[in-house]
Amino acid sequence: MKQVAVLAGDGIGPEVMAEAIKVLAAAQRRFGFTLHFEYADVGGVAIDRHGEALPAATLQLCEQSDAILFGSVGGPKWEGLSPERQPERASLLPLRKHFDLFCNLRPARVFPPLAAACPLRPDIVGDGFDVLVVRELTSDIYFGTPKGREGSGPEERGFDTMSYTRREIERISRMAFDAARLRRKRVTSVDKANVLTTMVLWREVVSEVARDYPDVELRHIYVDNATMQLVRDPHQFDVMLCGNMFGDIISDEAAMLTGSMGMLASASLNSDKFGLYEPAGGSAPDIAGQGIANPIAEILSAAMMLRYSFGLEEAAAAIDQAVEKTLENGIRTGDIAAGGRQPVGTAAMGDAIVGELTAGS
Ligand SMILES: NC(=O)C1=CN([C@@H]2O[C@H](COP(=O)(O)OP(=O)(O)OC[C@H]3O[C@@H](n4cnc5c(N)ncnc54)[C@H](O)[C@@H]3O)[C@@H](O)[C@H]2O)C=CC1
Ligand SMILES: CC(C)CC(=O)C(=O)O
Ligand SMILES: [Mg+2]
Repeated sequence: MKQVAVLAGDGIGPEVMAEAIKVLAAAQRRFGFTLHFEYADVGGVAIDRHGEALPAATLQLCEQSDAILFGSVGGPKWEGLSPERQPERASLLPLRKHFDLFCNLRPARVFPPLAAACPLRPDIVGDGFDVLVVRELTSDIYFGTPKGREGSGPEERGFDTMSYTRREIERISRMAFDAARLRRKRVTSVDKANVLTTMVLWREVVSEVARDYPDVELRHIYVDNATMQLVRDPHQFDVMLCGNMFGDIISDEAAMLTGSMGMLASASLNSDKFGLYEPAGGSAPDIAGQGIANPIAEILSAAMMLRYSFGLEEAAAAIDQAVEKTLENGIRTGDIAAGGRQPVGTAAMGDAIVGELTAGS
């Protein structure tokens, strides 16, 4: 039996996690597999209860599990702590590093029934688009050293280091090219090689890797242009290969193009296909505790877990379809609501998806 470490975290994390667990329970009944869920504290809630954002017991549970299903961490309550103790930096980033989860897949697909929720003009959206952001997740300026603050007064300085090794660029590039082979065979590598030396190396290594994939078209684009092109014509992109920081930014933009931050799922994988699965968005303090968050990103993340960690493609695809069918039926949380119909809450959206999943059996 496979074990899943369930780390719901802060803000809307526990609210959307409850719906993902409901959907996984329904998938188990329909497809006859069994997962064992073990819960642990992470993030701000772990600081409150145990004095640290990633307690040893939580890390140990993750090590003993076959996958991690993650909610979100952080929020105003912990913003006053010193940076190295804050939930995001003291739990999520160390988890990514500890398990070497270098490959972050963020699929941004406009579900046809949600085309109207996309903030772009209908003539730009057309019949929808489908972009896969492949983001490097364990290096770059988020992890590079030295990092810190020094001095005082007007000359006080804060500094971070952007750095990539050839090996790090090569392995994420291969993931992007492999993914493109299963899609429309186009990789756009996002960099800033006109200014940053790190990104000159990035461009060089990506081009070298591309020689092993003659069937995949490679294009290089500067990150500022990429953010603009994504809203001008998202159809031009298939796989967007990004470093950690540019991928963080581009994937929020891509998420919103699909209708809401609450729609974008993600998988963070290492080379053994061990994975952490989480929504691309954060703890949404502005709506937390109200029962109105969109649980779809967490539910689609759970589907990615079935697909990538457990090889349960049929169950994963059934969850994707149940989400699509629910949206076709006009059921919407407030973030994706279109005029007229009353939006539903988090739990009602989860129930509707469970209903579709069960009806499909
Ligand atoms: N992976 C993680 O745990 C992440 C944590 N964070 C943390 O979360 C906190 C809030 O960060 P923000 O910059 O405000 O980003 P955020 O992604 O939490 O929220 C941005 C906007 O998107 C909306 N939103 C996000 N998820 C939603 C959902 N499921 N349904 C409906 N609306 C949704 C929020 O209401 C808000 O208006 C911060 O402490 C931040 O550091 C931010 C990003 C990722
Ligand atoms: C702690 C942050 C790097 C989280 C985030 O914004 C993300 O993973 O998208
Ligand atoms: Mg982000």
